Amino acid sequence: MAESFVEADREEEEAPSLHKTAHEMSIDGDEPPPRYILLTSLFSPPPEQLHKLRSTLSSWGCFQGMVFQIHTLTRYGNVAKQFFSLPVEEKKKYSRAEKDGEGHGGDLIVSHKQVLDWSDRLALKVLPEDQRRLNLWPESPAHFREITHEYSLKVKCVLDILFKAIAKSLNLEEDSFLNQFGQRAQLIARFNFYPPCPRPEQVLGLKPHSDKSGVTVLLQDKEVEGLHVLKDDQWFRVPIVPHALVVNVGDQMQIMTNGIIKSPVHRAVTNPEKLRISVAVSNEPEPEKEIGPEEGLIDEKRPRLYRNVKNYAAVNFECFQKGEVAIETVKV
Ligand SMILES: O=C(O)CCC(=O)C(=O)O
Ligand SMILES: [Fe+2]
Repeated sequence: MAESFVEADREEEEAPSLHKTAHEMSIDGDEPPPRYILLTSLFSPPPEQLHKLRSTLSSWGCFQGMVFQIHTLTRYGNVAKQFFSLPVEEKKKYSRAEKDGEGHGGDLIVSHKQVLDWSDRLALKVLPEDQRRLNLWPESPAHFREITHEYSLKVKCVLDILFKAIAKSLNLEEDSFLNQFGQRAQLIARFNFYPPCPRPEQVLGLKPHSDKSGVTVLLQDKEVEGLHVLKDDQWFRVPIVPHALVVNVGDQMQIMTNGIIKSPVHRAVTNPEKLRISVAVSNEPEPEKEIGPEEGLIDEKRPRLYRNVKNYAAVNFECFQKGEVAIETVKV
């Protein structure tokens, strides 16, 4: 069941294998669902694994996988939680300037009609290293910088493995996507903080969106659920799988794969009692590099769906201001 890694909102629609333990699945001879896949097995994946990766990403556009040692992931989550629990005055040292994408704060406000997200976030460019704006990198908690540095390098390795595996699953040269992103591709970390909300049904922690990135690797809160993915007009809860990362395809991979793999719309909801934290790390191509559908994925049966585009992050921001859906505007 390649697609059973997220739980349907409604009880009766839950995929049956989610009710089983690993032992029960083993007795029944079931294939491990994608939420059990070790990302490291994508190093030299067998054909079945590639097939599964492709079918999961073209139907859901996301999956959960385990990759890091447990204590490593716990450290990353904890440091984010510690930052958000600092006194307001301390966090203000890292405030985002009005029109800046980096720093700590709420939504970037582009119109007075805009509905705002019930969340604060800290956004930092973490790679290339020489583009870091260290004045926005918290000095407290003590190991924030060191841990964020370490985590960015690890996520970069995961992404490299993943992009090669996706390319192979589509019968492309393994470096096809990595070449499009370029040697100096960027990595952006977003530390999301969703405080408890007394009226969770009236707000969203994060409004429905698709990521503008190539791919986003998300470390979910280890105790509080909140991420939902839209598929076939229905919202699915993404369950917490301890010590796993959520891999979420962004718009730029949908463009590069000529629409074969999907950038899913997702949202985050809030909780009346509990705060929630997540850490999203996304990659972006070098801003001056044009990206577009791989030639090997264009043919008579699947004509080119998207034009080539440079600095999609800027296109996305412009669309956000106008209330347009960015990926629609780059269709041919
Ligand atoms: O907090 C989450 O689970 C989702 C975060 C997210 O979608 C994002 O940062 O783009
Ligand atoms: Fe997102």
